[in-house]
Amino acid sequence: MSDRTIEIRPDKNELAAAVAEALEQAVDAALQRGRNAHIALTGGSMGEALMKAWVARADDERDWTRVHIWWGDERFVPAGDDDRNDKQADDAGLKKLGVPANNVHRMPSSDDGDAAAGAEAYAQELAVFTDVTAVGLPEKPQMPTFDVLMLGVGPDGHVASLFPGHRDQLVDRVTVVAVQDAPKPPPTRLSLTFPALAEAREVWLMVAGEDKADAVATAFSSSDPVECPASVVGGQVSTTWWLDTAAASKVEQS
Ligand SMILES: O=C1O[C@H](COP(=O)(O)O)[C@@H](O)[C@H](O)[C@H]1O
Repeated sequence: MSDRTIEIRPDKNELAAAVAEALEQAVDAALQRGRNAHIALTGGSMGEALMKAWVARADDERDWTRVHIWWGDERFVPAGDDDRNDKQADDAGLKKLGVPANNVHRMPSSDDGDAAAGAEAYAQELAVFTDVTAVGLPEKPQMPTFDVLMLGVGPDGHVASLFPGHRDQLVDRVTVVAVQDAPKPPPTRLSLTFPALAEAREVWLMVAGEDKADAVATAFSSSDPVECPASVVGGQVSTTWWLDTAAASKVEQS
């Protein structure tokens, strides 16, 4: 895992605007490397704020057909339910970006079967886009390497739908799990696993609000996925904690 970088902005809106600008640059850099860009979105408050800020910047300057959108987790409820992370992204303007619908890889819904089947189906979709550089390396998850994986962090330190205390989520060789009994509603969710979250060049954790300050401080002092899932995620090239001033208030700056 790469070293941690911290970026602080005064408030949530300025934070989202800064992340959106960086995201635009990261997408363009991936396309300039001659590859498709694979971007993983978060849900929750920062997911919505980021999408609004990204859409506000969007232009036709890039080939959106080479951009793929994924999610780190999803609430396992019917398609179109207001609780779904993809619905929140849609409402924030996702479709205005110009990414073709076939490149928007939504996690299955509860209309499609049970959660275990949904997790398997998303794992298969990820596998179709396996990074060719990983072929033949059985220890590497069968999935694309995300150019940017964005994660929100809950007040309890959860990322995606990997919650503290859920030892059953500590799995190898699986990229997607069905999560039952999530402490935050809805209780049933789909989530990328820790090995899948590690398949990212850049991981960006985005946190705003005073109610998250303890979680951020714990993430910086812990390295225990059961105590604080946010403490163990990071990118292969870079790990950036995007914080507003309130969320950063309990971080000891060196
Ligand atoms: O339920 C979820 O919560 C986390 C954090 O959301 P926030 O509203 O506290 O910022 C989010 O990252 C995750 O995608 C979502 O499903």
